[in-house]
Amino acid sequence: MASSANVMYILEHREIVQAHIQNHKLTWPPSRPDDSGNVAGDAPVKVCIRVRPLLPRDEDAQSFSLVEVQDSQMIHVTHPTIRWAGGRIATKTYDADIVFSEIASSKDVYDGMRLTQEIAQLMHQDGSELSILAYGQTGTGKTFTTTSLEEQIASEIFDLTSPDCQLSIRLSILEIRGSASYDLLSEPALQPITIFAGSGSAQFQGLSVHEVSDKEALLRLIKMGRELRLTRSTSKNDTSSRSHSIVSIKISQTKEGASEAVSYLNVVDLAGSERSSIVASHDAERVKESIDTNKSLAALKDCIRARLSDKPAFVPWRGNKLTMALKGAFENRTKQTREGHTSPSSKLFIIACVSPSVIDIEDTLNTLKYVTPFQLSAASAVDATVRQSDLQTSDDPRSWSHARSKTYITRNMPKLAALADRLLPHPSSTIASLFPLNAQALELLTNTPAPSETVPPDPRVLGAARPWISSYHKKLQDLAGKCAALDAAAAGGGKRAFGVVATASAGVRAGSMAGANSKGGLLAVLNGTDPSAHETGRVQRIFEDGTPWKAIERLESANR
Ligand SMILES: Nc1ncnc2c1ncn2[C@@H]1O[C@H](COP(=O)(O)OP(=O)(O)OP(=O)(O)O)[C@@H](O)[C@H]1O
Repeated sequence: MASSANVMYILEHREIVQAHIQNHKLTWPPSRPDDSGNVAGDAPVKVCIRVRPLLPRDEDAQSFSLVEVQDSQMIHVTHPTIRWAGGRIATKTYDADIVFSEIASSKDVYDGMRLTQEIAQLMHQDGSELSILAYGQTGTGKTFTTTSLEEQIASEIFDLTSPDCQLSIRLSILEIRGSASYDLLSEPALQPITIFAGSGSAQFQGLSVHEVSDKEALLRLIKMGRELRLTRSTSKNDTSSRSHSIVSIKISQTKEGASEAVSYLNVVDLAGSERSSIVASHDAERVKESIDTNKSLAALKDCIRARLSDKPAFVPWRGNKLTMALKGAFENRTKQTREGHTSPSSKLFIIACVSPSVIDIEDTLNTLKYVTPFQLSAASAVDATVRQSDLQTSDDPRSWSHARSKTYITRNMPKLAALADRLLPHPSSTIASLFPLNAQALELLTNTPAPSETVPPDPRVLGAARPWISSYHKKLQDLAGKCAALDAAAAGGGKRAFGVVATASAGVRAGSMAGANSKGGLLAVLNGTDPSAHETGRVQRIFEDGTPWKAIERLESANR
């Protein structure tokens, strides 16, 4: 459980925060049509987010929810930030292939991921592998989720084979705890396993494999492995699972007169990720385990990234036991389907389990930061499709998507159109990050009262932020110097153009520009290589005497 000055601050300002959340809802972009069918597409990695409900322990701590699920692919997370003006509340929006809210049942999750179809397809493709990984902070529902998925898989896998096929199911369950690995189905229990990298594949010395002939036997063994893992955690006085558990099912299907199709299905309950500040409070054994766990999660991230590469990429699976055990999940080969089109030989679902509670907010943001870069499909989908509603300009620009911001710049800011790609290089960059839009700007634009977002500075928060603020000061000074030099160069050449001052080359994060704006009227985007694309002094003057958004409008009309 995270407990920091930021969290205390949010808890103490509950009414303001909840009012912010309600106001933020008014600025949500239009929901997309229910696109959950896309989750069955052929992207090799799919990102799902599951929000667990608030638990009695959250209520006991007077905590409340900071997470709003807008639709099946969008989630908004409100969190505290530090700004020049003191403590501030902000909301981040994340896209995912599929988002499950706190009221989604286990069946909703199974159906939403279209696992029946995925498994049926898997069984027919020789050499293919499907892996489902639950990732997240401790206590967010990873075991809750994987348990129900395993049970649903066990209940239907025997029914998914064609009547003219002979089916063989073999099961093994491996536990990786720190640097050690154990067999959760061995007799006697918990035999240590040696995992090592052979030539081109991982070897599991000592891991028992169990052939099962019906769903009851499969369910019984899965339950046995889970209970053993749980008992071990409880006997060590843990409230959380400190290990990765990997349930592996090898499926062989033989059709009379045809060759055998062998495929693999893994359900992985990853150990809870822990922040280093929390790890430090454990005993030595636990610290070592947590370090190993965090290393394995970092190695997993590297392998998934490599899997996402368009070109054949080196996958560093040998680096860690977890990635060795999941080697097949990172294979980048394609298979010909029976219908004649190609499909990836391995698919991976990562389910980010998150808590909506204020006290877990830092971990929730960390979890989303870990998984969302894997979600290439949605980012490109948002980029590629500019919806009709994106062309309207009447609602809150702070909520505009990357695509909409880019369209707006291209269509309405002729002098900046050619720079649109450079100004907004990343799916997370939007017009709001370029031009910080504060509450008054919103009020002017939408004619609605400004939500009160800024709360008084809290000395505890500001104290913690002091080193960050000084380094930010320094960066702004460098930036201002650079802008002045560019301005002088452009004036000397007699060439003055519409321009704004930027952050990318100075390394200041675009999101921090709200501070730049309130500090000196120094705003915007530096096109570091093109001295004609700026007019710093003029921009500065305009910004000093108006809100950012009004200033942008004036700049636009001045430059038409
Ligand atoms: N979607 C949900 N609906 C209802 N209760 C849930 C849900 N998700 C989690 N819980 C409850 O939250 C608690 C923690 O869940 P769980 O043990 O699955 O977390 P975990 O992420 O596996 O934690 P750890 O990493 O510590 O093992 C449990 O009491 C569980 O019943």
